[in-house]
Amino acid sequence: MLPTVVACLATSWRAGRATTAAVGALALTVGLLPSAAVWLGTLMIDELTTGRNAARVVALALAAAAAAALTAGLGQLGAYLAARLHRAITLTVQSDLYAKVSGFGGLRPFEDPRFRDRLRLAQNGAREAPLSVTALLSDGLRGAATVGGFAIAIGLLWPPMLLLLTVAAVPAYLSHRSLGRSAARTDRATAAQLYYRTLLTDPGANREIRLFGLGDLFRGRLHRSLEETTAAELGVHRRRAVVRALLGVAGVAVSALGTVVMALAVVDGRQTLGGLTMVAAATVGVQATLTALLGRLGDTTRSLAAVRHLTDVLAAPDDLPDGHLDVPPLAGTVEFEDVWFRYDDDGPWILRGVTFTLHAGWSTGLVGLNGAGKSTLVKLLCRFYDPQRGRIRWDGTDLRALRVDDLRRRIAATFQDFCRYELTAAENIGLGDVDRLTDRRAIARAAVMAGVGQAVAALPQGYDTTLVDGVLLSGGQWQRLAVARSLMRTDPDLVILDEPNAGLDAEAEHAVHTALRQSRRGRTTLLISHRLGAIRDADLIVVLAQGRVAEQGTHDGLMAAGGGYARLFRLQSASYGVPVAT
Ligand SMILES: Nc1ncnc2c1ncn2[C@@H]1O[C@H](COP(=O)(O)OP(=O)(O)OP(=O)(O)O)[C@@H](O)[C@H]1O
Repeated sequence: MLPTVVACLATSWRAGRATTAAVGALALTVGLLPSAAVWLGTLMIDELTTGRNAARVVALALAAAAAAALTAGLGQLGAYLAARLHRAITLTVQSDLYAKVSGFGGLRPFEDPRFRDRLRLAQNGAREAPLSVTALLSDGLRGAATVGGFAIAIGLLWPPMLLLLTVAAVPAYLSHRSLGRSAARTDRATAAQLYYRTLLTDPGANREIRLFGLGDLFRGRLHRSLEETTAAELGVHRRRAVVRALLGVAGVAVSALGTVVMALAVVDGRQTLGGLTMVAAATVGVQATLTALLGRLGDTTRSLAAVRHLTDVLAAPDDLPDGHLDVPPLAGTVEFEDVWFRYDDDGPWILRGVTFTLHAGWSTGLVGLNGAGKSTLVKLLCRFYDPQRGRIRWDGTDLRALRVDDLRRRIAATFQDFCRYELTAAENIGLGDVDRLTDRRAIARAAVMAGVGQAVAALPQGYDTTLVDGVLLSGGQWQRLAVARSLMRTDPDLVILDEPNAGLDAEAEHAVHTALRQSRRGRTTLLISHRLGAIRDADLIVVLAQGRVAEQGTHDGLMAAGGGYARLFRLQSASYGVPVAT
């Protein structure tokens, strides 16, 4: 827990040095004022019972009142500054978290279920962090100063009382700490709840939720998970109530013992009445403050545990070490050399020694059955992952040695599972080249090339219409929007199209193909498609089967060879009723 506390305080310091220092200083001052007020009250009682100097009594009463007034005033100032700090920390941790998340070079963290859970919990932690910091800095310091002030007063008058209070506080601390830890053990369930909440409100998911009638199932899982955590939380509350009741009784016994001993000392003349009042008030003050602090310890332990997920994510090493070389324009080849890849160290090999070459200026078609590893190969080409064995060379240089951002700037890609951004139609296209995000002419040109210009213009607010998945645009129109996005890059070295035709009708396919042919003229293209007719014109066709290159050549060469490609092509042509011409 200590490293998390240190991390919280360091974050607070980064979020606002002056505010952090002011909140801490005010907490200490406000924390010491109650003991000062009680001390002044003690002096006043002693003055009333011994000296009876009216001027001194009035001065002490006024000083005690001033201490109380200062407590109220500074307390409010402290609360305001703590609220300011809270907001500053919120901004800092949110920007830290999302800077880290977008700083991951590859996709591995986002596709690993354990890391995804951790990320959800870290998002929770980012919300809890400001509370943890203010609890530590403001309430924790103030409470510690109050206890310290009263402890000094008690120590001066009757030291054994300190021992009694400490003995009573240790079991209280230990039991509250263990209660806080058991409350923090519901992390896994919390991550599941966050997932089901998102799922139940996601437009894409809701189509299937309705169609397959999954609402009750998911709501049931969410409800059961909530019931589980609620039961665990109630258990903690129950045990906390019992512990608090027992501690309350122990506290009363300690304070009664102190009062009796001090009263006897007053009777013997070894103590003043003021001293008795001081010890009684200080004992109550220490106990009340400790009870309040310990009561919050459970919540603080819990929110610190949430913050720990945040600090873990922030400390996670980069999944993909960046290269240091600039990426030159592609002049020769991109070579796959005996590339082996699997997503998990224990999982099956997806690519098993893939070797082939993409030639600059050529269009290469990549075909293969479902699960053959085509999209995986594209992910390696964009360097979302690194192969475990073998290498991919860009004009002879291993991709690992190249600056990853530079490499990706040279690639324009439309992915099979492209993103439907809940942004305007213009932004959905313009995101393909952020430098021209607001360049309406370029956006309109890309939209027209992808054959979606008319559909976008017909939207209620045209290019300014905010799109939602499943609303306003059809699946094929979304797909053309994704193609338009990749066409925003005016001069990419490598164009990758991972099944851009899947959702397109025949007319649209023709329009998109024409546009793509224009845009990819003279450029290096990697086209993945299950419609073999779409890639028959490619300069080279590579057939992937079970993670290996099974065949490669031109359409005519592969048809003449009579292998798997020829068989598949004949099968497709027969089902479309198209005569096979080789
Ligand atoms: N993130 C991932 N984690 C683990 N396994 C994955 C991941 N992505 C893909 N796979 C597995 O890798 C294999 C190849 O998938 P890939 O998407 O590359 O195939 P594909 O040839 O593009 O298939 P399709 O034609 O269906 O698009 C599949 O068995 C798939 O289950």
